[in-house]
Amino acid sequence: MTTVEFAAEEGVRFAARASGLLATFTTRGVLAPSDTAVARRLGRLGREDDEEVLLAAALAVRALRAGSVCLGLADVDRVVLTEDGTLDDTSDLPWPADPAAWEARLAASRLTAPGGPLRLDDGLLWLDRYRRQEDEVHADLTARAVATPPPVDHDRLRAALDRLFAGAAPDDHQRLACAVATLRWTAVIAGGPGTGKTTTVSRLLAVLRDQDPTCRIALAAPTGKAAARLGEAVSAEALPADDRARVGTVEASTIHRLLGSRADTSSRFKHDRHRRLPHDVVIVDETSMVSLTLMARLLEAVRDDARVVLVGDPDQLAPVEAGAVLGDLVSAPELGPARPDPETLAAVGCTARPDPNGVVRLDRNYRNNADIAALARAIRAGDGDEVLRCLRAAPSLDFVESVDLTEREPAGLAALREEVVSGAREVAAAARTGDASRALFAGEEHRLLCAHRRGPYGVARWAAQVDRWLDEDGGVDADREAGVVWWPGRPLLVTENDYDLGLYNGDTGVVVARGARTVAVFGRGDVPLELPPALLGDVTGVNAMTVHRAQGSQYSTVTVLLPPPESPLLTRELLYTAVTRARDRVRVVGSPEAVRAAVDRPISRASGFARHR
Ligand SMILES: Nc1ncnc2c1ncn2[C@@H]1O[C@H](COP(=O)(O)OP(=O)(O)OP(=O)(O)O)[C@@H](O)[C@H]1O
Repeated sequence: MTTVEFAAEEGVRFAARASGLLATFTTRGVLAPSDTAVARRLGRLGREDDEEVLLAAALAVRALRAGSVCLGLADVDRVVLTEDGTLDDTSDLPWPADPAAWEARLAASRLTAPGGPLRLDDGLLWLDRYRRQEDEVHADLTARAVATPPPVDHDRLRAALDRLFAGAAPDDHQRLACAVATLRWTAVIAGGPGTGKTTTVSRLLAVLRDQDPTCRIALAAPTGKAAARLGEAVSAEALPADDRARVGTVEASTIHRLLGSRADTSSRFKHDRHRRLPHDVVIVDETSMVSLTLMARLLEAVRDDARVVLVGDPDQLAPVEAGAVLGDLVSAPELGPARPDPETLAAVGCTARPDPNGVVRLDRNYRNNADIAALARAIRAGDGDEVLRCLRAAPSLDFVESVDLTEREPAGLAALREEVVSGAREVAAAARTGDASRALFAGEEHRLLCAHRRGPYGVARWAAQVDRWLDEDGGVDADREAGVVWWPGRPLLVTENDYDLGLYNGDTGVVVARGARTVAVFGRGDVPLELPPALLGDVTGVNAMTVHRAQGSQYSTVTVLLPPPESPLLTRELLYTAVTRARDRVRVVGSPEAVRAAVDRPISRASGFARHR
C-alpha cells in the first residue's frame, strides 16, 4: 500500500489524534485529515515531533493532491478552497514566519536525511518516492538524448517528407516535427488544438514505415477516449496510396493497457525496465494529461533503441495526479547534444530548427476561429491587457463581466440560459425522432465549464441551475418531467472505463428513441455506438463540467464561469484550457480581476525538473 493510500484509509482515525499545529491547520481546512495522517505516520516512523517539520510534510502531501510533485516552502498558497467551495484566506494561522528558518529545521530533521521519506533541495520538499520518479524520468530522457541517434536513410527521409508535405514550405513545422521525430530517440510535438498534431502523427507513421516497413509502432494515450480518437483519426488520414498502404489500420490503446496491468499492483506494470516493450516506436498523444508516475513507468519500459514521440499541448492543465512532464520537458535546458544538427536537417530539406530536446512547436491553427486563437495566444503570453481587449472587442468572444454568480438567479445570464435551453430542446427533438447523429451533434454544440466542483462557482450548483432553467422552460421533454430515467434527449457523461462495452471515462452521449424503447448512443466517427441504457455503469449529466473533465474535447461554443481572483484554482493553464475547448465562440463569465488573476498566475504545479543539472 502506498503512503497516500494508507492515509486515505486511515485518515480520519489519525486526524482525530492530531494536535498542535497540524490540528489547527486541519480544522481550518488547509490540510485534509489524510495529509495530517501521512505526516503523523512519517513523524512516528522517523521519530520526529517538530510540528513545523510535520506541517511541511503534510503540506507536501497536500501539494501532491493538487498536482504538484513537490512543495515550494517560500510560496505555499494560503487561500484555501474549502469543502463547500468557498474561499478562505488562512494568513491568520500560525504559518512558519521565515521560509529559510523552516527550511533549516527541515534540513536538520531525520526525515530528510539520506534514506528518509522526505527530500529537501533548494527550498523544495518532496516525498522521496516522487523525487525518485522525477530523477528516473530525467535520467532516462538524458540517456536517450546523449545516445548515438537512430540510423536513418537521409535521402529516403527527404523524399518521404517531400511526398507527404508536398506544397509545404521548407520551414514548415509539421515537416520539421516529422524529421526530428525520425532523427532522434525522443521528440516532442507540441501544439494547441487544431494545429495539426494528429495529422503530423499520421504522416510520421508513413515516414517511419517508409524507413523500415516492419517497424513496430505503438500509439497510446492516457485516456481510452483519447486513444480511440487517435486510432480513428490516424487510420482515416488521407495519405498518398503507397504510404496509406504502409501505415494500414493502426490501433491505439491506453498507456495502462500498453504497459499491461498487473493483478497484484496498480502502480507497477508487466512491462518495466526488466521486461521492455517490443515496439520500435512509441507515440503518446495527449501527453499533457500523463502524470509523473505514469511517465516514469512508460519511459523505463521503452527499449533504449526505440523512439519515443510525445505529442500534446504543454500549455494545458497538467494531470489530476501529480506531475507535468510535458511542460517540464518543453521548458528544460538541452539534456544532450543539440540534435538533429543543421547539416542533417538541411540534408532532409528542413530549414526550421527545433527547440531544445527535440521539441517542435506547431503554432498555426487550422481549425479554431481566429479570435479564439488570438485570445489563446494572449493568455499563453501572460498579457492581461491584450486578453481583456480581445474579450471585449472580438466578435466571436463574449465577456460577461458584471454578474454576481453568488446570487440565486444571477442577472445578466439571459444569453447563456437561452443557449442552454435551446440546445437541450434541439437534442431532445432529434432524440425523440431517433436521429442519433443529430442528437449527438447538437449535444456537443455548447459546454458550460467551471473551475470549481462545489460552491457558488462549482459544477454541482450550475448543473442544478441548468436543470432549473430546463424545468422552467417546460418544452424540453415531458418524459424528463415525468421522472422517466432514460428519457430521449438525456445527456450522458461516462465516468469510468468499461473496456467490454468500449466506453471510456469522459465519453459523452445521449439517450435516443428506438421505436417504443430507448438506446444510449455515443459518438464514434461516422457510426455512433449504441447500447441498451441498462448496461451503462457510472454515468452523470453534462449540464456543467469541470475544465479538467473537458480536456481532450472540443465544442462549438464554450461558456466558462470564473471564480473570484483569489481562487487557487484560477490559473493561466485553466483559462487557456477552457477557452481552447471552443472552436467557434467563447463566453467568459467573470470579473476583469479574475481574468487578470488567471493570466498572471502561470505555474499551478511545482516540480523540481528544471533544477536538475
Ligand atoms: N498542414 C495542414 N494544412 C491544411 N490543413 C491542415 C494541416 N494540418 C492539419 N490540418 C487540418 O486541421 C485540422 C486539425 O488538425 P489535427 O486534428 O491534426 O489537429 P490536432 O492538433 O491534432 O487537433 P486536436 O488537438 O484538437 O486533436 C484538421 O481538419 C486537419 O485536416
